[in-house]
Amino acid sequence: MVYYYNRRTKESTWDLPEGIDPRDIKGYANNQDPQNIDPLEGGDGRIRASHLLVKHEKSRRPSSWKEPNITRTKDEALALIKSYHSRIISGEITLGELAVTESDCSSAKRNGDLSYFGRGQMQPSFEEAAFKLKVGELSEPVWSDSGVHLILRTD
Ligand SMILES: N=C(N)NCCC[C@H](NC(=O)[C@@H]1CCC/C1=C/[C@H](COP(=O)(O)O)NC=O)C(N)=O
Repeated sequence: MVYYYNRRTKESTWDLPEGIDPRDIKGYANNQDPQNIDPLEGGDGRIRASHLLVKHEKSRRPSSWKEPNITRTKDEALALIKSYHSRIISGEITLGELAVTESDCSSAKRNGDLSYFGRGQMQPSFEEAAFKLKVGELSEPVWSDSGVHLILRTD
């Protein structure tokens, strides 16, 4: 039997909470053994976000799946990320779609998804910006030692 605990409301139940699609519950989707199904994710101070990262020559690791040796300047990286920001807010394309081809992070292959993370996991500037976002909100350009990011909070 599977037991559901909603960390956000602190409710527990044997029945699948109203309106929850079992496929959205971690572990359920790949038919893991029931007792291994994690309770509903999130709600315990963690958030989920996707990002699009553009690195530059002074990035902590100026290399990516896209480009083994990244030489663009910080200004060029910012210009690129601003053009991406405009295209996303105009509705032309989503961050996830753009990340697949343009993000210098390995999460590009997951549409930029970083999955759930809590405080203390990401670089401080990234964490601060991400935790300020409402669900569904897109950040302005955010600098970290990795480069410059656009962040979309997804949960
Ligand atoms: N918990 C999850 N999902 N993975 C561990 C993340 C570790 C964390 N990473 C970051 O803070 C950068 C900025 C936001 C995303 C991120 C991704 C970096 C960017 O690329 P890099 O500068 O490393 O080459 N690639 C992976 O780590 C850190 N404390 O360094």
